[in-house]
Amino acid sequence: MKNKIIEPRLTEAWKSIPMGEDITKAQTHFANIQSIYANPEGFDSDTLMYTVYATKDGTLLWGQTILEPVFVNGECNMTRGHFHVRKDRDEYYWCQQGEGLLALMDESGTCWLEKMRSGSLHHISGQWAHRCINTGNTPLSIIACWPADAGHDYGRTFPIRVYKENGQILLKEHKIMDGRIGDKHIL
Ligand SMILES: O=P(O)(O)OC[C@H]1O[C@](O)(CO)[C@@H](O)[C@@H]1O
Repeated sequence: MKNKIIEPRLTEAWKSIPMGEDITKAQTHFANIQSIYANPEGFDSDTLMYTVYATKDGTLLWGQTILEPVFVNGECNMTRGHFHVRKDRDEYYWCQQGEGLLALMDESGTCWLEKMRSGSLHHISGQWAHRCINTGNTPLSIIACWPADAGHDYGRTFPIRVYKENGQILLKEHKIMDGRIGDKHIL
């Protein structure tokens, strides 16, 4: 190896998908994720929602998530969203292509949204839950880098829903009222 120059594993990382034996590929179809949507009625359970490619070795992982431009009865396609089990494990997102929103939520349940567009970089504190939402009409592709031991905690629900109606983004507050889930229009 000494004094030997080798090729990087990806030469056009800004536009290509990671491939190879040490890359995992996981596809999420609507059937796997329908419970996160306000109104899953009548939506085709075989629809591909998102694909995650990720490295699996080492202490720092690298991955790419591609969310399809899909709307579930008006609600924008989104990842399941999670906290890290280890709160001292931060993460970086870089939006490679498309447009969307990064939903962030702190421990108190306060939620806010950061705009994502081609080239935007997002630092995610290890204390914030994170979810990607595709608000565009093209695939939303996000590169992520996170510590392998961060862990995924899916135990909490985000309080904001994102819809697209007549080309306009609408936010709705998502609340449990009298034991039933209700949506209140907030923007
Ligand atoms: O598991 P979820 O919440 O659907 O999110 C998938 C996301 O998680 C990660 O695997 C790591 O945080 C991201 O690469 C990807 O966007």
